[in-house]
Amino acid sequence: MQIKLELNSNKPTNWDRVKALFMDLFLGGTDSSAASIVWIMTALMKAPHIMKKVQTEIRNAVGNKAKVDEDDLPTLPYLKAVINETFRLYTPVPMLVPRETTQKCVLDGYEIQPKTTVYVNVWVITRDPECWKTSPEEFLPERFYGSDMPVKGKDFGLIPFGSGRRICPGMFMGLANV
Ligand code: HEM
Repeated sequence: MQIKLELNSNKPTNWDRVKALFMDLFLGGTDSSAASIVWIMTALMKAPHIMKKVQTEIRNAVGNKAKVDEDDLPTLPYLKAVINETFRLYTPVPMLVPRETTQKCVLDGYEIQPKTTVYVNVWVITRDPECWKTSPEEFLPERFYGSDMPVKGKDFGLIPFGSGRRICPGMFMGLANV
């Protein structure tokens, strides 16, 4: 680990940096996945008819097997729609990681000076009626059923893992966990 860090950086590595990295991974990797799962269960408990649909889909796909394997996931499009809809309505990291501008820029008519801290309010974006035309405040997994809208930072309407150079490095692990 230390060798890898030193090779990739011109700064000398020390234990503080290694500890900070592990803390980053630990905090980033536990709370966000846990929060996503809690919100999925909360949304399903509030909508028993949707819970029933997911249970039926899983039961039909996996039969009497005791647990769902990763290989079963492609056969569970409704479950995927439920996960995406939860990422939309109850986005786990609502303000992303703050950014600092490196140069002056104009955004939607607003002039932003260099070295300004900028927050991306994902919570508002994912409830914006201009982007989400059908009842944006409602939990409706059907809006994602059969849709190939990506959650991986390519469509700015839905960015539960952020986007760009600072996108969540644990995205695939997070998706697999959830
Ligand atoms: C469902 C699960 C997860 C969600 C929703 C999530 C979401 C996010 C978001 C929104 C960011 C900020 C990205 C940005 O500002 O553009 C982030 C950053 C980060 N995530 Fe995740 N994450 C998840 C799982 C994980 C896992 C499993 C790990 C590691 C094992 C992880 C490690 C990190 C780290 C280290 C950062 C900081 C990256 C940086 O500052 O450049 N995340 N995550």
